[in-house]
Amino acid sequence: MTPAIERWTSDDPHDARLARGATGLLRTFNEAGVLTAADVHVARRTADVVGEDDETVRLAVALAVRAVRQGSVCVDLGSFGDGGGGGAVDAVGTGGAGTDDVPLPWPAAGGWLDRVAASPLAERSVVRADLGLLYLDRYWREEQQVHDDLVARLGAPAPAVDEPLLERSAARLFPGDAYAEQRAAALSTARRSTTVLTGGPGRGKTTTVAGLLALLAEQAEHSGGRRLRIALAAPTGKAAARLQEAVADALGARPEPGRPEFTADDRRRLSGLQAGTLHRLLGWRPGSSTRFRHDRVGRLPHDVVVVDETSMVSLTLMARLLEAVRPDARLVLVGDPDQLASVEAGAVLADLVTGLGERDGDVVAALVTDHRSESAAITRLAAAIQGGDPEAVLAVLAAGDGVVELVHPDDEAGLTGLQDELTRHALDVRGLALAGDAAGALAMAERHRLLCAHRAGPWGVAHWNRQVERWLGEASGAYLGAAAGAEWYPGRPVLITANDYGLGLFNGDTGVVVAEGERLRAHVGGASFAVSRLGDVETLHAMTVHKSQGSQAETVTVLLPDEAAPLLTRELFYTAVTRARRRVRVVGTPDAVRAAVERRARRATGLAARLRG
Ligand SMILES: Nc1ncnc2c1ncn2[C@@H]1O[C@H](COP(=O)(O)OP(=O)(O)OP(=O)(O)O)[C@@H](O)[C@H]1O
Repeated sequence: MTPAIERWTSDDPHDARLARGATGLLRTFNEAGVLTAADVHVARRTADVVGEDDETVRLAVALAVRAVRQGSVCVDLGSFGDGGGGGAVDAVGTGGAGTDDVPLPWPAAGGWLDRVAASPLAERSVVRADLGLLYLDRYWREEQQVHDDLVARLGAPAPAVDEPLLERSAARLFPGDAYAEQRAAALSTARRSTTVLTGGPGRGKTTTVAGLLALLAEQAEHSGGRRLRIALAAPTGKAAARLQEAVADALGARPEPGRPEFTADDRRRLSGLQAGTLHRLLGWRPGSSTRFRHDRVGRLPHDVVVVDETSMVSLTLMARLLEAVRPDARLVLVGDPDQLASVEAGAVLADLVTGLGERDGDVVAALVTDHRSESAAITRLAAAIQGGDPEAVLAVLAAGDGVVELVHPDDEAGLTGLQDELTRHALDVRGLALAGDAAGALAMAERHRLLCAHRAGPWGVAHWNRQVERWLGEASGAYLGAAAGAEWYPGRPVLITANDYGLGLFNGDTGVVVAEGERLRAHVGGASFAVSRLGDVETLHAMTVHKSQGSQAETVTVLLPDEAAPLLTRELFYTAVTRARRRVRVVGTPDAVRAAVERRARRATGLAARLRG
């Protein structure tokens, strides 16, 4: 059975995705909404340069470009077509059409990749055929490099540790049975140079990292060496701030029987620990988003590099990180492999867990015990989503214990309840912002998060931002929001959408606009700015699930789109639900829930297979 292929649809003959002047198969697949103009353009240009006129080869290159655009690293040509019989096409584009099966003239799968491999495009290394997959050269090289660097790290001698001291301190920092799982993970991590530490929310990852760092800092001091140089990093500023706070909380927690005991010496050794973004750690270079100051030649000075939220790290960023970490430094990659993968191409964390896990099980330390009992229903919901059983998910949602609930989009009372809660929340943020209480407004803004799968459409971020602004405006007797000609207003929650190294702001940072006398200032990431200085910023009454990665809120409302939406996947649903600490409201039909649980966000990559060896 041929899997349906996602395509865009449009009634507009001037749609920018239509490639002017395309011919042959490229034209057919462009007009069918499988390829965009950009895919066609790259394929045509590269093929023209080397004089490749085999249409099936051109189509293969365009599909490789398309694959990267959609988050894959490569494309499996064998997955298309039906041995040449033509494949079904699933129409799901902006035109909002439903499912429509259109046969397409797919080249016969047998021999297609071989033809590409024998073409001048492969000879000139524009594309690579490897592992039965087709890559654009850059991604093949990055995947190969990530594999080589990881394998080299695994083959290097284990770092020296003082075992008796390690065991003694581990018993202090991870006491008794309650911390046995984390103790084992920390000990294993301390004894190796590379570890992937996995676990869902509340599984004690940060607690493990804090204890591990204390263990390693103590080892460094006792071996007579200098102070341990530690890098704590995350893909977004928000996630980095959360990591830093959580580690600081763990280190500073009041001693209690049965709890980790951090001594004054531990705190001294780890004093001044700061977390930052991965981009900042690697050293941003003006004019390049894929090359950094630290690389294979100018390695990072750190002895230990801990990366949190690794699921958000793309293949390119992982390649840059691995080449920058000293071969003898410890690398600890922390994350939840069940979450959505990076926005850019790759599914690195999931690949590492499968690939490295099969190669050497000890590399992956999995934390599975849930330590947040107050949100057990959220844990049950997340587990049911992971388990892939839609009826189990619906049963958890129906149990109605006040922690998780499902609101049908036709349930007027339910939607009125949602409107009331969103309005009250926005009013609370605004009240604090009007009073000049920045810390209060920021904390309040974090209490509820409205998450959407899409940016556009009736269940998208843009619509719901306008909606909440309208409700807030009505409730507060003011015209608020860009639609009402008042883009900036006290209580406007904001999301930074691009890195601004000058201002020290990062894509994904969140904040709120606060009144200071007559003026408005945006408080973001511990600093405040005149609102006129912020360029790339969006309103944050609602946000996409993708953007919410690396952050959490007390209550989360997830708006599920129509079941046909291809973005609606198990990974998206799981990520959305696990943003909540205390309460989750899912707005959607039971069919949307079923579709979300059953559809996987599959990405084509060869990394897991490469690592398996
Ligand atoms: N072994 C344990 N026994 C009891 N409580 C624990 C244990 N480990 C962690 N906790 C507590 O559980 C909560 C979650 O732990 P932690 O923050 O380390 O998890 P996490 O995996 O980093 O979670 P998240 O990714 O959601 O932030 C914290 O309040 C922590 O103090």
